Amino acid sequence: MRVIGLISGTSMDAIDVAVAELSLDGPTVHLEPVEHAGHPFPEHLREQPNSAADLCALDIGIGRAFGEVAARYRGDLVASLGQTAHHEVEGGRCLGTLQLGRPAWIAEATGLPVISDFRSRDVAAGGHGAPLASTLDALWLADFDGPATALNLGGIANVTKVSPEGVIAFDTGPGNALLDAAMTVLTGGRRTQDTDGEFARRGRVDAELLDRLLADPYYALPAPKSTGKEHFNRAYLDRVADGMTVQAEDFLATLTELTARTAAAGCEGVVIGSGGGMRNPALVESLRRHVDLRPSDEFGLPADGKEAYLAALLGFLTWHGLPANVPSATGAAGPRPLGSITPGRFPPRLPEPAVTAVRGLRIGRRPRPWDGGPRART
Ligand SMILES: Nc1ncnc2c1ncn2[C@@H]1O[C@H](COP(=O)(O)OP(=O)(O)OP(=O)(O)O)[C@@H](O)[C@H]1O
Ligand SMILES: CC(=O)N[C@H]1[C@@H]2OC[C@@H](O2)[C@@H](O)[C@@H]1O[C@H](C)C(=O)O
Repeated sequence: MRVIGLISGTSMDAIDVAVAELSLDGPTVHLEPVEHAGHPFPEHLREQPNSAADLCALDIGIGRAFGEVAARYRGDLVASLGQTAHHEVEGGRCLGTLQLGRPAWIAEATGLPVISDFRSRDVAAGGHGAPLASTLDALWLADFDGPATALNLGGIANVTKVSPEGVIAFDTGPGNALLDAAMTVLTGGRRTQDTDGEFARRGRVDAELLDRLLADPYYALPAPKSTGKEHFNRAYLDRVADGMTVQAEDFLATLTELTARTAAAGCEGVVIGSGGGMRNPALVESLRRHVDLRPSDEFGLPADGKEAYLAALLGFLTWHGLPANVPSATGAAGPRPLGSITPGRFPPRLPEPAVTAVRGLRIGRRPRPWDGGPRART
């Protein structure tokens, strides 16, 4: 079946969409990437809500924007990870998480059934509801030769380590979140990202600032763990750098080193990178000083589209009655089907639940029966 995956990540720079052809073959899921793209995230939806009325408008506005994007593509099902409005973590536990983008508006725009709110069920089962990339990565890297780590450098960076000891996943800390925040402050809002690592490459790491940043207790917490811009934000930078005078370029070089070091500390074996941070050569160079980093494109999944393909995979699993979380990765009490289903134009007709547990993920075009060419007559 063809699934349209949607997400706007913590950077709020785009509504990412991916269309995947997905099928089950016993314990293996086949995922054929069809296309992916990023559509502009409407400016007015970046405001922080201050009241229930604001929150209501934002939820609907994002749902409407997602619906408009999804309606440009053809598929059988929409799976939306939405936009995280708030992720409440206290004492190492996730207490709740709020994903916006009302699915009814997506169903109305597309006529398709929509699966959304994937994180809540995992949180209700005691997990962090993140990183759900662990579901894709655990299946994808199950047969990898040796230990491997999938690293996503979004606003927040997260890893999934797959080795004979099992699957471990967690947010390592900031991906681009602090880099974006620093650029916005240091340029008075004229620039919102250190494009191509231009500032960082001209600067030098400030040892005192780096020490202060590395002293954050989050890095020493055991997995499973998750974080967000509730913690790593502009006010956080103000607090940490309080009383210091650091040149803009040095500030960016230091934050780039922080991001690379803390991400690398969570990695083992070959590191398969994705997310917008892979477009930042300063960050990639810093990471390569610590780990063997390869773009996920080399393994068949585009670095820009991986999270939208993840959404499509999660929707596909739920549609087939399969668990879509990895308990060792999120900390949930057990495997759970994730998400809520909103019917489309027609009454929902779900397939019979799959009976075979899924153990692997193949990326790429699934061989068709006719691929061998016309059968020779004998
Ligand atoms: N050319 C570039 N140079 C530097 N940074 C870049 C470049 N292109 C993208 N980025 C960074 O990547 C970020 C977006 O990455 P991405 O879309 O993976 O994040 P996200 O999906 O919003 O976040 P998350 O994965 O945390 O939800 C931008 O905010 C920016 O900081
Ligand atoms: C609560 C939440 O939205 N978490 C996001 C965020 O952005 C990156 C990182 O932090 C990751 O844990 C997660 O998103 C991706 C898609 C995930 O669940 O894998």
